[in-house]
Amino acid sequence: MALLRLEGVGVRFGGRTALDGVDLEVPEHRTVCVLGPSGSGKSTLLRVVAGLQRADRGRVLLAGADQAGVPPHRRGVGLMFQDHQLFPQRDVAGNVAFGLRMRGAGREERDRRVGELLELVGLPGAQRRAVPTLSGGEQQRVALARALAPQPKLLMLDEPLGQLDRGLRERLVTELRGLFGRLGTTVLAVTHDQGEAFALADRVVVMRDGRVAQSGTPLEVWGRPASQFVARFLGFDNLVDCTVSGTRADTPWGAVEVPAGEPQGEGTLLVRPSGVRVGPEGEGLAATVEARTFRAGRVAVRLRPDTGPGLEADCALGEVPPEGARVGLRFGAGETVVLDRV
Ligand SMILES: Nc1ncnc2c1ncn2[C@@H]1O[C@H](COP(=O)(O)OP(=O)(O)OP(=O)(O)O)[C@@H](O)[C@H]1O
Repeated sequence: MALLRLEGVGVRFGGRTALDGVDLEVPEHRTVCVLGPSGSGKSTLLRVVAGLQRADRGRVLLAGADQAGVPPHRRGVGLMFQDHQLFPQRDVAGNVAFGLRMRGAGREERDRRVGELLELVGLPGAQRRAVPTLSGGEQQRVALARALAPQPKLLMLDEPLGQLDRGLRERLVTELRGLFGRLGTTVLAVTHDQGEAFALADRVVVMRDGRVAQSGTPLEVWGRPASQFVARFLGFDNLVDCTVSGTRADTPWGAVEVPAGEPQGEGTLLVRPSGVRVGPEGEGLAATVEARTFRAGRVAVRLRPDTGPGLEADCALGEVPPEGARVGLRFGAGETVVLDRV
């Protein structure tokens, strides 16, 4: 069953539309990540669900119950903001126990829960530590323990790992996914970081200008972005206008083979970097190597073809041509997708 359901939710600020008829579902025990560029309406969405922002139209249902008129503290949702907003004058235990205290839990119950939660987030015994002595990652864990303490039906995370460096974020994302799985937590998270969303989520929702541009499992969205906008937002750059007939796409790069069953007629062709084969000059599309970016065992090679827009190839370390080299490009049909031209 959907624990959270949004039906046609719209929010306007003066003349500006922040949310424009958003439909969304978060099934129980699942993690849904909302992804989108700055200003696409992600934070407004969370605020509407939390009851901090009124919807001008549409409905928000939690466990089937319409939340119109239900104040934030009666919705049973927990919210963790990107700047984690810990109380600096309270110690770790005081922070984690905050929601329990508000609920009127007794001292013994609070102490027990705080101990359990700190254990859970990997900070056992940290009860008496002062907030200013914690690292960014530790503060994030305390904020998470605090949000989990009152056992919210729905946990909402706004850019949960936004402030942390990449290495720590990647570790924490994996930990969070494991933790939510073990606890059976239902999570709605927003982020502008694709990697984070795809690592954390069972389903992702890509937003554009207050609307849902695409939703699906990470594999579905990554495998077949719904539009050029979604593809670019996910970091795909090898995109070009095309006209498809059968398994042939005519493009400014020349004719490219596409899998059978792709949409026909005018569209946008996406070629994954792993599908761009770099060979000797004279074989395929002539191009010059512009730049190379080394990424742990693989190399992203930026290419400037003689015709059509620039593109990127993913090469193994041993196969990387030097900068300035003249090469020939071929495209692997299995790595091409035809998208809508929007
Ligand atoms: N209180 C407000 N008053 C007026 N306009 C607002 C208000 N809050 C948000 N907006 C506008 O609504 C739109 C959506 O904003 P929102 O903060 O939800 O986007 P976002 O996707 O969370 O962006 P970011 O990633 O930068 O946090 C933006 O155009 C923003 O300027």
